Amino acid sequence: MEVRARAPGKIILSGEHAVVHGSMAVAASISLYTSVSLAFHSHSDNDDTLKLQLKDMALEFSWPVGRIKEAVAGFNTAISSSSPTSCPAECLKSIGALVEEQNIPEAKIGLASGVSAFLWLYSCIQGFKPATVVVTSELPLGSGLGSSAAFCVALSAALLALSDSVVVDMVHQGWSSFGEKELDLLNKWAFQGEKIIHGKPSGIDNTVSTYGNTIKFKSGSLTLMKSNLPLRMLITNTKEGRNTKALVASVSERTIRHHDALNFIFNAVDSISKELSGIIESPVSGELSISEKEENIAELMEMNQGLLQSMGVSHASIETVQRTTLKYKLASKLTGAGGGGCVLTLLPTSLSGTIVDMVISELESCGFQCLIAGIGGGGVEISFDASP
Ligand SMILES: Nc1ncnc2c1ncn2[C@@H]1O[C@H](COP(=O)(O)OP(=O)(O)OP(=O)(O)O)[C@@H](O)[C@H]1O
Ligand SMILES: C[C@@](O)(CCO)CC(=O)[O-]
Ligand SMILES: [Mg+2]
Repeated sequence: MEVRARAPGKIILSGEHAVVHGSMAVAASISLYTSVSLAFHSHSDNDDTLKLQLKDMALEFSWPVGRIKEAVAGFNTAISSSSPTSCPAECLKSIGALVEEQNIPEAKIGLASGVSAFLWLYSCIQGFKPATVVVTSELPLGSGLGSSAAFCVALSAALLALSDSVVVDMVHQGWSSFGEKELDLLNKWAFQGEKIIHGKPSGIDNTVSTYGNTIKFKSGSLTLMKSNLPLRMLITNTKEGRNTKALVASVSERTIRHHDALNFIFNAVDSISKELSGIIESPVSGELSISEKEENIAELMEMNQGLLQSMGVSHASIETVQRTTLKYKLASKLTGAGGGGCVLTLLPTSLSGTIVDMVISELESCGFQCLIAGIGGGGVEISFDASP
């Protein structure tokens, strides 16, 4: 029996970073997925290792399960798969040593935190059973589209689907979703994985990857939104590498240095997110036409980008995208942690295909990569394959 889970990436329409400090943020899932498959080894395989294959990177890691037990058992034997628990600092150290042994190539060393999250989630939810876990992703890693959260959500889903804590319909053919209780449990486990990768996540990325749709998120709690305005966004990947953990920490350090100023900024972002969500949810037959709503959203995105710049998380490449799109009177803002990564540009409904093509070709001539993805689709799903 093999289980496969897939979880979507996300865009943040407003409120990244400020959400870590208690402001509201608005996010939506995108139709790009990370998939995780899990198959236990049978006795006849005579293989007592846990294998992790990262297919897109052509990397495979492998540990005898006894070694994982030695490193982790002292910390997690009292943990049940139904009680999501943080990885203690001491345990993270011993997991770190197991990851280091795998000699991840220096250019891909950012993967180490993802592999550590894998070992924690696997050993807490499945214990020390020999298995092969295969990961593939359509999301660029470390680019603001929530690759870390999609990885943790898909992994938690696959692990829980074959655990005692979750009852799922294994006979169903094709993709199926989880019940409310199961979604809540896997979202909490994914958050524990995100903590290993991000340091201090707000929880918005794993939540939108779990539940899909367009969501409002504030102080750890989620509201699913009824979107009455289908938004079209161009996503531009500047390909400038960055790391969410370091950027979140840098905003926290700036907040310590300039407490009052940053708190005003966070409050302004909170107001932007409230206004933005109000526009998205407002009835189609309301006072404003679609183009007026889009103009308001463009202005809110522009203001949010200015505030993100004040938090110190913009980047020259992001500002190049902003300047380029402004030539076509289009508003852009960074999405996710910033410092490079991806930028969103609102494409109003009335914008012609010819202009969209011109913007894309100008952005691509700067060396950036553009994509248009579906926004606000479903969240995590699983499927079973009973064949040997
Ligand atoms: N498919 C994957 N396989 C293994 N590790 C992954 C995978 N996807 C993400 N990760 C882990 O997550 C890290 C990237 O996470 P990071 O939070 O920095 O960026 P992001 O999630 O893509 O962007 P953001 O958090 O801004 O939305 C990678 O370096 C790796 O450790
Ligand atoms: C930068 C941040 O706000 C969003 C990253 O996608 C971090 C978080 O909320 O965990
Ligand atoms: Mg992330």
